[in-house]
Amino acid sequence: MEEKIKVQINNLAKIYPNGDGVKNVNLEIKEGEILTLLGPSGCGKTTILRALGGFLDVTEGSILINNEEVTHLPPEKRPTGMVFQSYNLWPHMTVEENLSFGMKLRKISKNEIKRDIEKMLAIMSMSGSEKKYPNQLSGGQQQRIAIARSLLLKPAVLLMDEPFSALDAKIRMQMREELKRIQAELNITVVFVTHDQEEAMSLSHRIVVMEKGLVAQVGTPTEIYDNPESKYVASFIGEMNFLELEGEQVAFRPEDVLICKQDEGEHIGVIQSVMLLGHYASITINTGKHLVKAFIPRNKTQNIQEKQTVSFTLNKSITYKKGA
Ligand SMILES: Nc1ncnc2c1ncn2[C@@H]1O[C@H](COP(=O)(O)OP(=O)(O)OP(=O)(O)O)[C@@H](O)[C@H]1O
Repeated sequence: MEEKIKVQINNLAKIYPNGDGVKNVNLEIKEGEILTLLGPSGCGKTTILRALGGFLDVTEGSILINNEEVTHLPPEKRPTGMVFQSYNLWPHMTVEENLSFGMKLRKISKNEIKRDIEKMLAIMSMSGSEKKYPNQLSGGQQQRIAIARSLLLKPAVLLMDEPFSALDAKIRMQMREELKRIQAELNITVVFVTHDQEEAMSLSHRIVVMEKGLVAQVGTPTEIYDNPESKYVASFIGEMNFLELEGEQVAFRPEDVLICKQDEGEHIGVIQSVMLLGHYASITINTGKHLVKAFIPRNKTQNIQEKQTVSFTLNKSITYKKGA
């Protein structure tokens, strides 16, 4: 089956009066995918999301949703829903009232509203919370209700701006799982913004890595982890070692360092520290010029000690020209 393109962003630019912003953004978002905009603070993630939602005037380019141009439509005329970091539920309204508000404005019948809310609360694992007020719910539960409120209006695309960053680590992980489940169940298209690479890796079908207002790379989590196209992407996603060798930069992951017998390896160094981290150990090797991090399976750590000279090879590495 051919994949349907849900959102098309063509040559988008948004330049603020001070010269900051984003430019040359070209993206196709497929129906039923979670696409994550990832990058450090200020790289332009929120700007793209807000452009999709209609919350700002773009400087250049166009946005199509379901093949229809929406570039100059206000938020309420777009088939998008937005979920923010702060849940933005109305504190004086019950869950049911919060959820039904937008549906009533759309003149949906009472029976349909009731039925849809019941169904949605079940999907969100929140059945029975209709009469509760937001302050009687945990942060994670409030965010579920905020997501439910957006989804009840059946947006073509759900836009999520760091929706889990106010939650504590454990709930955050749970919410990732939940979002993936709900997204698959309803086959919704999601554009998700985060600066947390682990979050992006764990929940996205594809990731857009941003760098200073530009798209640095687009790919599946595996593509981006295994084949980062630039040094920037390589150092931003996961842990990466860099060795400078003959004018080139050789990049490799800690799990791709293989400790060898005596001097059989390509590189030599002295073990500076050994840290046991459950099923593996994290080892720092000082080559004299660089500190190299290596992850070694626990069963291979018996003969490894601090201050010992070791040699190592690289299972896999990527070479970048200087300045790339
Ligand atoms: N209203 C504005 N006026 C002027 N400059 C702005 C405005 N909004 C954002 N910027 C600038 O545009 C750039 C991109 O900002 P944006 O908020 O999109 O980044 P971000 O990646 O979402 O960052 P964060 O993770 O901190 O939210 C930044 O340099 C920011 O300072």
